[in-house]
Amino acid sequence: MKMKKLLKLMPFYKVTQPLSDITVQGISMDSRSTGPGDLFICIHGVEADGHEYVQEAEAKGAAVVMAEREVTTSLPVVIVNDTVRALAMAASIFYGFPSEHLRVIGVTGTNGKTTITYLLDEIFRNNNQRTGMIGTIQVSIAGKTYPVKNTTPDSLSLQRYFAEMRKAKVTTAIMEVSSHALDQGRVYGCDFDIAIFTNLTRDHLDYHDNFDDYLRAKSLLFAQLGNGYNKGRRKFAIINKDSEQAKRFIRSTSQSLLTYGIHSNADIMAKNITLGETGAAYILKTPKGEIAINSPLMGLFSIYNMLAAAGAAILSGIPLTVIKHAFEMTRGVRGRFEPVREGQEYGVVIDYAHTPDSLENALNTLSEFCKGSIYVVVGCGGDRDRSKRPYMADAAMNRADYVIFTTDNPRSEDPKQIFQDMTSHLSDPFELIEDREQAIEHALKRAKSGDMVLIAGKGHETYQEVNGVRHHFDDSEVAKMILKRMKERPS
Ligand SMILES: CC(=O)N[C@H]1[C@@H](OP(=O)(O)OP(=O)(O)OC[C@H]2O[C@@H](n3ccc(=O)[nH]c3=O)[C@H](O)[C@@H]2O)O[C@H](CO)[C@@H](O)[C@@H]1O[C@H](C)C(=O)N[C@@H](C)C(=O)N[C@H](CCC(=O)O)C(=O)O
Ligand SMILES: Nc1ncnc2c1ncn2[C@@H]1O[C@H](COP(=O)(O)OP(=O)(O)OP(=O)(O)O)[C@@H](O)[C@H]1O
Ligand SMILES: N[C@H](CCC[C@H](N)C(=O)O)C(=O)O
Ligand SMILES: [Mg+2]
Repeated sequence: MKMKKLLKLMPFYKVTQPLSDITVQGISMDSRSTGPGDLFICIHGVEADGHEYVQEAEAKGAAVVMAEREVTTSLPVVIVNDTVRALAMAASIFYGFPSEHLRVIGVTGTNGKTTITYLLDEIFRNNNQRTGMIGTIQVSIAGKTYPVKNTTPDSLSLQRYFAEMRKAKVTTAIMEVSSHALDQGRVYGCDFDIAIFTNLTRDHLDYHDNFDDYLRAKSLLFAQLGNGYNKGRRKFAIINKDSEQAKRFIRSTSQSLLTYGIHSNADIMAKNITLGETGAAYILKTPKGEIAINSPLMGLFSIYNMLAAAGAAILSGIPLTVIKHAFEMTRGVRGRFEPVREGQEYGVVIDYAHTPDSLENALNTLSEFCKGSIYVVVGCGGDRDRSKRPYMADAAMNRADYVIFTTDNPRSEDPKQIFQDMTSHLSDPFELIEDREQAIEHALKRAKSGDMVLIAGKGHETYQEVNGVRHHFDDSEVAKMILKRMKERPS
């Protein structure tokens, strides 16, 4: 693409030398992967500053540089006010505004994003539509999957994924939008059609200055709704009206609104709810009529996720019968309230609860039908929100009968410090077993018929990250192995 064409839509910029007729082969934001003929865009990040890597990019063959200030290079430099916005805009132009040609559904909130995207994927596929999904577990484009580093990718990768979706004849892109992504402009230039808000509770206060800053970042998805180039289509915000923060989110958008809830009077509601050990039954009440749902997904929080997904599906013209089929046939998401059954006499559940609210919800759900005692095995990640640690411990102590604290990706931190942060205020008894496998084994060996064991925090993860090294570790695999061993060699 001609550099001049790329710059056509950039409102303000200046160049250090004439661009003549430069053709850009690609866009790069990382000197390590810059290729010949690339436009290298310097991003001042959280850890590093791309302006310091211009020479490396030049050595790799970059043709032109975009920066926020003058940099030492023999290449022409395009100077803009904000390279983060410019990167998103350039990527969008380079790939032909792919998000305009897709129905894009974005899901934000502290908990439930991954689950809702998977539910939506099942609904759309049941309706014979091709989907693309971007989120915590992976990127999947018409069935082809890619591993991910982030829940929401940087704007350059995002636009590339959208372009690939178009090529694969995908009609709907369903993606998780994290608060980090919103704060770092990773979704600038992305033309969302539907934005969903799940809930907002304590998390990521290592990154955001305070809860209000976290809320402000999340609400950007709604404030930016309709800001894309395609102003023709009607945009919708889908908001959980039962959330304490619902009003703030509703106020942040000028687009059309659809609400959902259980306690508040909302557009989409669940009535006559029955929660049990095998799932949730309820009447789904919508502007398109009512339908009875009998889903294998457990817990009240799962109903909220289904209501949000139903809202987006209805706005996309999908019939209630298709939505019902998806909710009833779903096998759930890996590591989200996933039962482990190896013939043992008690229940074992793997769940990705890694915030105080989700841990509380998961334990509450178990306590609704557990006839015996509840065991929980849980830890807190290192190099992540330190302030949530005592609250995680409280959620475990308040709702479980036996608590075993253990490691969950200590990363560069000393696990002892993490335990100290979690437990220094506690007076009631708990156990502390640093080795996660031993902690799980301890719980599984003690549980009796009628008890429930919740192994929380890692869900689908297949690693334990210690000092920058990821060791293979899979809660589900470990629990199965221990249960099998116990069956073969009962003690
Ligand atoms: C703290 C944080 O959010 N960091 C994210 C951020 O990195 P950063 O700003 O520090 O950027 P950087 O990679 O150090 O460098 C800045 C620039 O210099 C360039 N560079 C750097 C080094 C070099 O040799 N050459 C070079 O050109 C980089 O390519 C980049 O353009 O931008 C990167 C690109 O988008 C992200 O991959 C990275 O996520 C890191 C890996 C991360 O762990 N982030 C977590 C906290 C996160 O974002 N989590 C949320 C989900 C949270 C949730 O569960 O809700 C997510 O969306 O994943
Ligand atoms: N609607 C909800 N409300 C509260 N807790 C929920 C809800 N949905 C799921 N959870 C809990 O949160 C955990 C994570 O769910 P999920 O992966 O869907 O959320 P997420 O928002 O994608 O999380 P992350 O930000 O880590 O990617 C689940 O394992 C469950 O314990
Ligand atoms: N997306 C979350 C995942 C946390 C999962 C938990 N296992 C941990 O490592 O802390 C985060 O990056 O904060
Ligand atoms: Mg997720």
